[in-house]
Amino acid sequence: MNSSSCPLDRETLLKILDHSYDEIFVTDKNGVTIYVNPACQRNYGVVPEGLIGQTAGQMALERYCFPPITPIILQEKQRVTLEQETITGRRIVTTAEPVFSENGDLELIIMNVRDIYQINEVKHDIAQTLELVDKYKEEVELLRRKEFINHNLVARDKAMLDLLELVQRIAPVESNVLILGESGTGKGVIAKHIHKLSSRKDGPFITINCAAIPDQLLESELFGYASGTFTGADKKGKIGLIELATGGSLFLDEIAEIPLGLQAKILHVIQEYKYSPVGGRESKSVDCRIIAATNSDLNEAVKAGKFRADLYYRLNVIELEIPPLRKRLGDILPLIYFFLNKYDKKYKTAHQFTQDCLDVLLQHQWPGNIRELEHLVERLVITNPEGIIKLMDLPKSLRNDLHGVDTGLNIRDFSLAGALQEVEKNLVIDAYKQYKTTYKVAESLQVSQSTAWRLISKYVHELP
Ligand SMILES: Nc1ncnc2c1ncn2[C@@H]1O[C@H](COP(=O)(O)OP(=O)(O)OP(=O)(O)O)[C@@H](O)[C@H]1O
Repeated sequence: MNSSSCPLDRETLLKILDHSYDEIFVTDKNGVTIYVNPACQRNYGVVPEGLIGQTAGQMALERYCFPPITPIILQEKQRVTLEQETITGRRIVTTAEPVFSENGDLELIIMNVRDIYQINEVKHDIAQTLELVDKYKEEVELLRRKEFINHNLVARDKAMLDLLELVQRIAPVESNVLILGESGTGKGVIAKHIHKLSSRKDGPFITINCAAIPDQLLESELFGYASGTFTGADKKGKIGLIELATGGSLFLDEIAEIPLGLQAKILHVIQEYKYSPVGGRESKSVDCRIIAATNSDLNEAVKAGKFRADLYYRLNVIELEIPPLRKRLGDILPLIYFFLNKYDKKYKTAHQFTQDCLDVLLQHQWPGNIRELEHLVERLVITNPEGIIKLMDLPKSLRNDLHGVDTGLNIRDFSLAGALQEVEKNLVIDAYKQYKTTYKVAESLQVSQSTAWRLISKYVHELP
């Protein structure tokens, strides 16, 4: 902005200069002081009027400040910064800027003067800020170690955050934990998280999927066997997973699948902290925390005589129930992007979702929970070379989520409820046609986004 377009009048400009904390010192082309603001008093112990009209030479002689800067700039005709000492014993840093007329003649020299003490203070402040930043970094690091900042665990929904808070409280306690939840909700992830937050975090985390191992083998896998126990087996015997987990945690996944006979032995382990390898006489001590998980209803299994009640009560000293994904809608979007980033990184690709595609993913029921979501995103990343994942790229079953939900509405239904539903349907269809995304539909109808998904899946039979 040049002076002719400056909206400030002379009085305001002077006010700004006069109240500037830093000293502003202006000389003409001959080094004669034409303006200095009141800040000069701090530096030279004189009021501005005492300096106006003085030449650089006079000021140098009176050692107002030393070494003098004006002679340098008169000669160099370019910006100079110099450290000086003033008559009042202050150390200052002066930057002198020459101002030239249109035809290149020196017109003015404008000097900005700042107290070194203050600069040091600023340095100190910066140092303190940096210290704070370091401290903050440490705290974040601590949080990362202590709390839910875990690179493999995404949680934003309140239901999940509440659960993680509970996990944080129970993790350091040695008691056994039973994790419940539908398949693919992340029971294994939570078990590992508990281990990492516990005092056993530096020990091993051993997982055994009790459903995946035939009953006859399960016992020897868990407890190991003594030498010479089985023909054809390793002559030296075999270490069991319980022993491998020494100093760490043993995660018994799908615990409901353990046969009744073995349940008694596991109960013994939990009660006595002792066991004997298969075919062996010696008794070994147990030094691991047991974390168990199941997607079955153990209460029902107990009632049906398939699971020992005493083992159930021993295992569920602390019971954690992981909600299914459809009950933690706030986690869906972060998980979609978590897996998109994960697989884009793995396959060295870069993908985006269209909004309508995201809308369908957001309102899907996810019966296979996070595992289903993860597999779908990986598949979409692999099968879409273009980089844009569109609605049509989704499996038909998912796209159908938006179709054909029978509303049960009879158009000839003239009851109040029927009429209200008809109005609701028209509003939702119109809003969806206009805005296409649940977010905007929610905004236009002034309902929550989850209500918008529900209404869209209820009324929108035909995709545009
Ligand atoms: N909160 C989460 N954040 C990121 N990834 C997750 C989360 N929860 C689960 N996953 C991922 O989802 C998949 C299934 O998780 P996991 O195996 O822990 O589920 P599960 O409940 O133990 O399943 P199952 O009952 O079949 O044993 C894994 O690949 C896991 O890494």
